Amino acid sequence: MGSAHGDAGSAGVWARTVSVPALDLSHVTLARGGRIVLNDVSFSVPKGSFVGVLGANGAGKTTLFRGLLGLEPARQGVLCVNGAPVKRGNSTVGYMPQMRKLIGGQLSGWSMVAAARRGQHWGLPWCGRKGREAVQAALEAVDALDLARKPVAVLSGGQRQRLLLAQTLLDDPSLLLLDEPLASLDPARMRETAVRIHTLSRSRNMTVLMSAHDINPLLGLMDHVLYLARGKALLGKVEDVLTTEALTALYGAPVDVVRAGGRVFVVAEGGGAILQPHDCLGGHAHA
Ligand SMILES: Nc1ncnc2c1ncn2[C@@H]1O[C@H](COP(=O)(O)OP(=O)(O)OP(=O)(O)O)[C@@H](O)[C@H]1O
Repeated sequence: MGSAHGDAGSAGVWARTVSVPALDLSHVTLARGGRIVLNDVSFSVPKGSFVGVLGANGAGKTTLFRGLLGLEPARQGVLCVNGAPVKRGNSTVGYMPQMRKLIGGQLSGWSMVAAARRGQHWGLPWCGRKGREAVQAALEAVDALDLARKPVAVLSGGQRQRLLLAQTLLDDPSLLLLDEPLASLDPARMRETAVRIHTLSRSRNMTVLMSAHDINPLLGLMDHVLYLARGKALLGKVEDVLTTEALTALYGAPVDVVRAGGRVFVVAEGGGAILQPHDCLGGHAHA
């Protein structure tokens, strides 16, 4: 377990991977509001991987995504996407932010997706044939063609999530950063959405980093888990990272990983109650 890259037990992955990694972070320190959030973090993610990003409130999941989007400059170290240093406005990176305000009362699903198309210089994005085809393909990819004509205002949370996901696919990204795409969905929809994203990742060889507060909807889908705590990051296979030993070392305090009924829970020692990963060690809310 563990390597110079903070990678837990993924030697097999390295042996298989001959291409440039989708993500490569080398001794990266990221801060927000003058406070260091990730400190000297290094890890690499092979192309096409489906990665669950876990950590307590304030652990730095959004900060990491912002760093990968070039929105948060590193205080030190280098972040590379597909072999090149990160830059703002990289159309090969799709992003679904965490705070998603619903736009447009009577805007149709089709228009909502179309409005997110990038790189438009002349006129409305959905006027050209290419634009229309891209919107159509994105809606099809998330099984949302039936939502195209409906006003977004009348859609359920899960249906809106599908449209938001379609938006991120418009530019055919090779890397997708999804900040809590399962938030506010019921358990069945959580799993359904996770499976949909996993299928997209596989069919397009698209690397996906998806943050979540409950690992259980992602079980059996993830190639790797990236666990953030105390400014550090641990990347590896689920069975290597989600262990009492690994997380106790990461947190620097006793943590139990409990498996029950096919589910995984992370429990703070002496806490009594079984807690979800995000509530581990007190469930402090910083954001
Ligand atoms: N706009 C901001 N200005 C200053 N500090 C911020 C800002 N946004 C976040 N922070 C701080 O940065 C730290 C990391 O926050 P971040 O949002 O990256 O965590 P997170 O893991 O995504 O949390 P959550 O699970 O609650 O979404 C926290 O301490 C938070 O208070």
